[in-house]
Amino acid sequence: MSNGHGASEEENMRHTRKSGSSSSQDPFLDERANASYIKTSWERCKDKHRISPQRKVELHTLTENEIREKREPLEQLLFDSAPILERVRRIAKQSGYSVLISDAEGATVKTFTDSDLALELQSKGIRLGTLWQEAIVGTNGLGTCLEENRPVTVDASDHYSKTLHSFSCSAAPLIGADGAVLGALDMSTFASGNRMTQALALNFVTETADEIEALIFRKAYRSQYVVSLTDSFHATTSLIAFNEAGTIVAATTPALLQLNCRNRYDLVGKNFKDAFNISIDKLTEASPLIHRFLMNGQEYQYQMALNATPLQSQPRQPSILHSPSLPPARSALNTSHQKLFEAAGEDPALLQQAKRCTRIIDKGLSVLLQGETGTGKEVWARAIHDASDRKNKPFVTVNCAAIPESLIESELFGYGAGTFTGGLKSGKIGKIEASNGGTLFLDEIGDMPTELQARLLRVLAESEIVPLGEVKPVPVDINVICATHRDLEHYVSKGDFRKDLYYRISMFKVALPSLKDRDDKRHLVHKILDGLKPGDAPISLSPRAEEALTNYPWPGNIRQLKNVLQYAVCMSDGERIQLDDLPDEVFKPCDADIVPDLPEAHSDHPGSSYSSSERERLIATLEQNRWIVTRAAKALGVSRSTLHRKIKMHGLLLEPQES
Ligand SMILES: Nc1ncnc2c1ncn2[C@@H]1O[C@H](COP(=O)(O)OP(=O)(O)OP(=O)(O)O)[C@@H](O)[C@H]1O
Repeated sequence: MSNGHGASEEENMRHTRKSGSSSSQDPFLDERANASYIKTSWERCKDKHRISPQRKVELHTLTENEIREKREPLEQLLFDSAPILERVRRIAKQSGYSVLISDAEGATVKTFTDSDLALELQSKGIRLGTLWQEAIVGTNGLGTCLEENRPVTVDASDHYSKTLHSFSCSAAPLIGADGAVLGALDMSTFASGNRMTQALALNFVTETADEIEALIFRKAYRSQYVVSLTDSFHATTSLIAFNEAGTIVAATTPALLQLNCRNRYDLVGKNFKDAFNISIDKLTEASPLIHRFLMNGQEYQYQMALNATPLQSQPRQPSILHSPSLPPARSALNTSHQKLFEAAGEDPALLQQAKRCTRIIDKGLSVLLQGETGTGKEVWARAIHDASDRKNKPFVTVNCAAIPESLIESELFGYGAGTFTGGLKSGKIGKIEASNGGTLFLDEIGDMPTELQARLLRVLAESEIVPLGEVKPVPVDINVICATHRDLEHYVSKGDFRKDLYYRISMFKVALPSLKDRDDKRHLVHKILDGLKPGDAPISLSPRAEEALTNYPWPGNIRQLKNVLQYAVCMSDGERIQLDDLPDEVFKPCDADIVPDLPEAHSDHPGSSYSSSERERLIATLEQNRWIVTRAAKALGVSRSTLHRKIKMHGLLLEPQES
């Protein structure tokens, strides 16, 4: 699996988080033993990034929009791990640290700067929006952690550039349920000369990152069997998931390290019984149990505990079960198609579309996903990618509506060194090149400026790009999936979208229905609700609340349903959601709702009375949410790009935001 930095899975796993079985259990000694990464990083800075240690580092800070854009993929992780992060925040405050969370490319997307030193650290660059890529600033906590894909401490003169010698930073990668690096967690302070303190910070960020990984893992695999391996040192972050057929589908980093696996596939894909020499029945009968087993010639003894029966989705409706037009049962399907069928839920028409979709995967046909905002277009795009031969290569999203028109070109094509004043000195790789070998998901393709449509068409036809300011073409091998909420054929007939590009991107079309038109609303409600309470007993719904949820028209579709359920879980007593735990728009559905996708005629005429009531609602919601678009979009049940579009349409100016 790629970590987005070109390191292979094997290389990644070799960089152990802790020192595995050879660990001294002494954070200070372990940290020193691993410090060879500083040497490797310095060599990279000199030979690969060609940075001089004497050069004064210029920290690049992202704009508000760029920060929002980069934080989006981490929103779910931040939401799920909020209680853990709150603890980190408290400890950092007491001990004089700033906490930074970056995306996988080293952009700081979230900070906790409550300690006494925080303001001073902030003024020196330890703040929201700073880019910590090693290629830009040299050896540093976040950048080197991501480059090496392991926890690191970079203290004082460990930093490559003298400009950063006053800092001491410890960072650990944040790993998703499928093993992909999602970002990194860092604790930084002023260097004090006390390496022991920093070794403790390293231990703390590592254990926290493990805890977050385990939380995400349990949630992602809650419908599978999950076994935890426990010994006196490792609590419950060492997890292994396997499916009903007994095939191991995933494992957390601590589990892989504990078992000295060189890479994920030393375990994933194997049969659980064969790998651990224990039958699932035995484990089910006596869980937990102390089990001794041999793996790769080494003997281990761990306490193994199996989760309670995996959470099953709601039983199927008998009428659906017996429908002769349905595709075969999911268990009989290729497991790589599982996510696609999960996205289709239990809606017969969608299941048919999913089945047709499986036939075109890896056949070189472009896919166009059409549907209103929040209907799951990105979920489908990811599911198609995951079902393809490209699944271990990057999946890169570009939201053509969320990027200012003037930046789309450089975002897509990248630019060479020194092309722009204010651009990165080393140049920037574009999203097309970043998705090489994998999938490029062009969301809101209908918003792509016409001049760029011609360039995109050329890329698709010639499979090469020329970054801005460069002359040499770069070959690319990408699968493009496009999505839109617009009627693109209508746009083509009006001359607003190129006909040739339309045919090139829409060889296979998937129409995603609005939530109100889906036949499996009840199933979706329960499925999403189950996903909101990882590890805990599932929360139930009172019949009246369930009825209100299934009868509501859901203008913001599945996204709105998910937000409403998140709200209701918080409002409930933790066991059962009652009718009055639902937000007003569902509880009292007569309230005027924002309509996420206005008919085109209205969008072009913001002065109509319909639009003016929408404008008022927009302003009120934005005000309530301190003009933080992500929060306002959540409250309205629309995507950020839809909200940005509407803000633009109604001529509302955005004020600066804080994280
Ligand atoms: N089948 C599904 N089951 C559970 N959750 C889903 C499903 N489909 C979508 N979601 C959730 O709904 C939300 C919106 O999904 P997604 O971003 O894919 O929609 P979209 O159509 O791409 O929206 P937009 O056009 O606004 O970008 C996400 O939080 C996603 O996880």
